[in-house]
Amino acid sequence: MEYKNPLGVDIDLETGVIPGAKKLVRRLSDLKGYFVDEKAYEELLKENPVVYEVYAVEQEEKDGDLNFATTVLYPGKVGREFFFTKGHYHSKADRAEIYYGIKGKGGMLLQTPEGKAEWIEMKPGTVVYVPPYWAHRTVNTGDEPFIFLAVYPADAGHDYGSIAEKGFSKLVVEENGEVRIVDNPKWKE
Ligand SMILES: O=P(O)(O)OC[C@H]1O[C@H](O)[C@H](O)[C@@H](O)[C@@H]1O
Ligand SMILES: [Fe+2]
Repeated sequence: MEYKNPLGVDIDLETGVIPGAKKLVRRLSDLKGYFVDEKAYEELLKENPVVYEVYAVEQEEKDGDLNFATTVLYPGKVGREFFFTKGHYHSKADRAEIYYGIKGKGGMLLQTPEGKAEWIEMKPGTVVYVPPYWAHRTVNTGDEPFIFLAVYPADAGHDYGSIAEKGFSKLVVEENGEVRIVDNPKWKE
């Protein structure tokens, strides 16, 4: 039997960086079609800011193993909508996931394939359990980077298709200085 080596790494709790992890950068241009306000999107695209970065430590896609990743989600808005991650179902849809808030303020939007949505606020120390079959997207509702850790089965995979096409049934927006969860006018079942 060949055994893998155990691993301990220290997350930088200020920056979210995991030493030695694979870094992924998503700019606004990678999120075309995701925000409802297309005019505001085109306007901000001139700057094309980084929306989030992911530091991932991933294993081969085998059942039983685990991946983990931090995400640094920057503050910002497109129109009234707060910056968010793309959001996905798992390719193996019955795979669950755990998130843990490290820094900043935000939340997670979750949704079943039928479009039933839930919003869970997150701050440092919040644990979110993402059950099997739920799509999940994180949102930064604050004015500093929102940083969190995620732990997920190595064979879960990312299924972006339906969210990229239809989005979530709810939007997370700012209204009169407050965070509001509102119906997505472009949502189609
Ligand atoms: O893949 P996105 O929906 O853009 O979310 C960004 C990332 O967030 C977390 O770190 C998850 O653990 C990753 O699996 C995911 O890739
Ligand atoms: Fe996931």
